[in-house]
Amino acid sequence: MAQYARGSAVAVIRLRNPPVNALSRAVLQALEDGLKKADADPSVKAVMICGENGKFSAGADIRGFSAPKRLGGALGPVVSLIESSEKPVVAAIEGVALGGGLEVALGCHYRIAHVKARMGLPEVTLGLLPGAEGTQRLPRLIGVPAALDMITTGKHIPATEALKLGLVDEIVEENTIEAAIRLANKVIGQPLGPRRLSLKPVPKVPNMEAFLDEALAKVKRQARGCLAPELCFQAVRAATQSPFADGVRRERELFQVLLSSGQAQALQYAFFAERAVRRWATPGGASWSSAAPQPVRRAAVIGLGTMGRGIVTSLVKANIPLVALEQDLENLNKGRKAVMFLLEREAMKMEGGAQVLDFHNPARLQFTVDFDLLRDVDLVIEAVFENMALKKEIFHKLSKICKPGALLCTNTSALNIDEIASATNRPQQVIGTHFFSPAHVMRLLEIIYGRHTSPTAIATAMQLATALKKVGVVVGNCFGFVGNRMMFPYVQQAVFLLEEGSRPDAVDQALEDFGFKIGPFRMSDLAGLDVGWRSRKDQGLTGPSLPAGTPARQRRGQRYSPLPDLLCEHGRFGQKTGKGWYLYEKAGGRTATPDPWLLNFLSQYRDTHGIQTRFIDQEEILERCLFSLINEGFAILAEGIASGPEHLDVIYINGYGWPKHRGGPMFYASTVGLPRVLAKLQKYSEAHPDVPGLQPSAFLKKLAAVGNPPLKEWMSYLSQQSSKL
Ligand SMILES: CC/C=C/CC(=O)SCCNC(=O)CCNC(=O)[C@H](O)C(C)(C)COP(=O)(O)OP(=O)(O)OC[C@H]1O[C@@H](n2cnc3c(N)ncnc32)[C@H](O)[C@@H]1OP(=O)(O)O
Repeated sequence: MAQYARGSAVAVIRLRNPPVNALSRAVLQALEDGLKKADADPSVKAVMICGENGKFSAGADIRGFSAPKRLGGALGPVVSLIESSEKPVVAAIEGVALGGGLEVALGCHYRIAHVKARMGLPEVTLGLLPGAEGTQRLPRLIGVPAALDMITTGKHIPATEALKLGLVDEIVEENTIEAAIRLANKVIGQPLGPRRLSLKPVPKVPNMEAFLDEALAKVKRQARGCLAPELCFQAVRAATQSPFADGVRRERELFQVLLSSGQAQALQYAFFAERAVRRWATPGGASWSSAAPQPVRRAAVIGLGTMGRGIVTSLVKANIPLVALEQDLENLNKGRKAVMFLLEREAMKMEGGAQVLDFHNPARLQFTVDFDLLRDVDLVIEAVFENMALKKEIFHKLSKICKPGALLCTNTSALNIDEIASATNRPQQVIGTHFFSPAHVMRLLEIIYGRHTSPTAIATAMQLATALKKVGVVVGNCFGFVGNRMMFPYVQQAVFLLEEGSRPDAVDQALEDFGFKIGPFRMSDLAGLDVGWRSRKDQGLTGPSLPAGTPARQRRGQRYSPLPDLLCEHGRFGQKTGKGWYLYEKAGGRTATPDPWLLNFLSQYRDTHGIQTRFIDQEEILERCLFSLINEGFAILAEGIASGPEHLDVIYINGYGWPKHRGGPMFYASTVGLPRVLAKLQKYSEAHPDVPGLQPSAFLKKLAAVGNPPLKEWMSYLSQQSSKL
């Protein structure tokens, strides 16, 4: 838990709680005991605190937050105990010092860090604030602007930056522990008053109030409904206004508010969900624990459109040598120019810049139109546009050219992986890798296994996700997979709401107030309405292949809205054409304003189809859009397309702008209560019986009937008979 050892004059306390030395109650107790022992031993002249296995500490044990008061209460007094020690205490920071871990270090009189260590107060990302006096000590040490930045964003900073900020006294490249013991010996007998942060004044900022007002406005803008950043701000502001003890009291009050908020629970759930999805499994019995990935020494990307360019950039950033292929020289040159632009921009953001990325070296990034250069790559990512015939043609070619072990990935958002795999002689090595745009920025990688995909292929794709610093989520093969399949009923409801009387800006506003980064109509304008139009034409839902006499608002016996098709027929593709659901200042413009033309068009449309316009309130907008999406999630779980609700939530948080502080759609459903979700769906489906997306899924009904069990128990109610596993 925490090992106490006395060498010469310096006692060593080593935090020990693998894998990250989280500060559980037992660790804190042992730390306190060690400090008291050192204090009582006259031969001890100084103390050094470090962590086992090259990590200082990742902070409070998040799993212990279910017994919150006791854990929160315990850490602050231990930090005070460290600071009030009459013997100098030195923190030796290796690996990470995060959250409560950094607060322990702030209680120490000196901090020395390894050059590769990272530090931060990421509590805000868990819906909390640094509740062990960190909001009061950090501004005293590094000043209000830097402390506010760290505390309200939760970012981790490297040791080099920590040194510049004055967060650590020294950084070392070799043995941190030895250097810390040397420092401890050196400072024995020196006055400790100036080293006690609680006694220091908060450094002044010219015009502090104006600075704080501006900072608060920024925090609010970025928080979008998340409480923690603003309460973090308030705690730091208290440090600028009150003596240390009063600031600590304020910090504790605010901490309790956050701790009991549903948002903290949602964010902590999201933290563990992201880790849980790494332990993937398929209904066929393949799993992370038995499948070994194969190495990817060289890769290839086919297609340098928007997606391909982002994927190439991602691979270069991950230091994976690759070949980028286009169908002809004109497209190759266009793609190369765009990739180089992205890479230059990425390099500017990185320490070491272009030298680190090394993208001018043809041995690491080669552009070609020659398929033969793909002979010896270990992995290919095809990223051409969504057309089954084209994809099959490419995969057929790949299976003839690529070496036998090469993994063949298709970047598709909806197409059938099995059908693509059928064009090859190695369906076990074909897998879907659904990137999200922009592919070098978005964290999600949906990984889709087909009927024949091997466990090795899945493990390799998951390893690729990690190498690209993405969150890989393994799912089964169905139209739209998990993310887009859940998105269809959501978008469908949004359009139906327009038919019935709402406006694009009202629907977007309701969902953005809920916390989405962007509402469905703004999103559709951004992505381009023509993308969905093409897909609907391919599905025979609109366009020349639609049988004559098909009712305008019905397809295959179900309600259908032709509104998006009609907009496309008017050349309104969204931002790229300067008009879509909104009007933009110019083609390619980004400022959306409600368009009188569209409102008039909607009103004519309703008249034509005899639809009575009615006022639709925010509650109905939210319930119809969100509950239909959640309903599809239950159907997906029942079909075994995803192995747990966490998978759906991680996908939605990382790929679809779902507000993280609401934990993901399935977690949100659990907080609303499944009987309520069910009752609302029943109500809306009675009003709209021709909309299957509103008819409650059997699995949702079952969970509501068995008494609304907690989310972690849901999958145990899925009997073998009712699933397709
Ligand atoms: C008054 C009290 C106030 C307290 C405030 C706090 O201290 S709150 C906690 C603040 N700390 C954090 O937010 C850090 C969270 N952890 C991380 O960011 C990362 O885990 C890491 C430390 C950067 C390490 O990342 P890496 O990718 O190397 O490993 P994993 O993320 O997979 O973590 C390994 C396992 O450790 C578990 N874990 C990590 N941190 C904690 C923690 N603070 N408490 C409990 N458990 C933690 C993590 O869940 C992994 O476990 P698995 O079982 O393998 O999933």
